[in-house]
Amino acid sequence: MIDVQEVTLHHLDMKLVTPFQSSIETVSKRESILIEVRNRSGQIGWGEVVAFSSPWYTEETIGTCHHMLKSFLIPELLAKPFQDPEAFIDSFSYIRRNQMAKAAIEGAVWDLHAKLEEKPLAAILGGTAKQIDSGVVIGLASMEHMLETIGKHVSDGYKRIKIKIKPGSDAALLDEIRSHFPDIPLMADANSAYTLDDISLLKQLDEYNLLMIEQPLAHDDIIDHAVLQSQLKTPICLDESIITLNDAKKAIQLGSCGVINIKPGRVGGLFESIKIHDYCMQHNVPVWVGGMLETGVSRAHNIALASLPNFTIPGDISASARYWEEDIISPPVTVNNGKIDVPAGPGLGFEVNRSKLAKYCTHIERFTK
Ligand SMILES: O=C(O)CCC(=O)c1ccccc1C(=O)O
Ligand SMILES: [Mg+2]
Repeated sequence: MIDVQEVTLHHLDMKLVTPFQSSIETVSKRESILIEVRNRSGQIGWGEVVAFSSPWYTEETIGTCHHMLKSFLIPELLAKPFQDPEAFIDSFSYIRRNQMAKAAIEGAVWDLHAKLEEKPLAAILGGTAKQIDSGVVIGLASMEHMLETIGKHVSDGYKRIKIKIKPGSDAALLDEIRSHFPDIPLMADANSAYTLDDISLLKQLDEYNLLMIEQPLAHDDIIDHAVLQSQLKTPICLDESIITLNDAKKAIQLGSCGVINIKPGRVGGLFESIKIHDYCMQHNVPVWVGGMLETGVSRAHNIALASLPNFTIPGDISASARYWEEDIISPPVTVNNGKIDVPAGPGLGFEVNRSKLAKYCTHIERFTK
């Protein structure tokens, strides 16, 4: 029984170890909100708002999530006890979209639920893997910096390298990377930087033996992606375009992609993530877990999710040290020989370190029954 008595919002302001540049935005300062839910007997669950400060990736922001949590989602959670996380999800199913706000509070409820069941979150979600493969992302940078960073990550053991691309920083860059690293598992993410007018350029990218090309076209498109996929050998992976299970169904039926990147924040939570995972598995579409430059709390949720069987491609779940001088969880996430251990303890299997949390916390808000 989920009977939450108190919800605490911890507003954080952290700094990435290196600024992260995509085709649209450079992120260096990372605001987030950690959600702590507590039941009558003092058991705790943690969730994280992964929206950014501005609406460049999806339409949500830290501010819109805060509004949704305060005005709708937290009151819903405090209103009555729920049999399980699904019952809580049903209670706010009337709310349209706002996926990252929903995912954040749902994540906290899943952690609490797993702790009450005394099981690892991974097992509660249906995960079986004891370890997951780790991939890493390199933001847009000079050729020199990219080559050096790729070399470092390959020797660190990362199982897959993803680079960001945009018009003017694509084919020539990949050509140079392939001349130094002919065989590494490599892919490119455009964050919607192209249109069908660029089709001849995009077809050129077939030459570089990429695992996939992520979200080349508009963030809200699946039609043009189907046209592009029919002319490309390289599988397209959809990220921004997939917000719900229904989107995944339509994209697969249309042939818009061969792979889907699942981020719990983008699709409205772990429950919807599992539904997309299951549907993709039935349709032989491999999936992987994406990243949001998040703290250890959301990373821990992602690790649990990635232990499900159709996560056959290394995702964007890298070591804590890749993002933060110090993460706010103990122990931090570490990668050994390109693998991350799925924790065996109850719930997330990582503790939130209160003294580190206090260092990055700008303010706290508390809501009680
Ligand atoms: O390492 C990570 O956390 C993910 C890096 C990444 O590619 C990304 C980071 C922020 C927003 C969107 C994306 C993306 O997958 O498009
Ligand atoms: Mg992406």
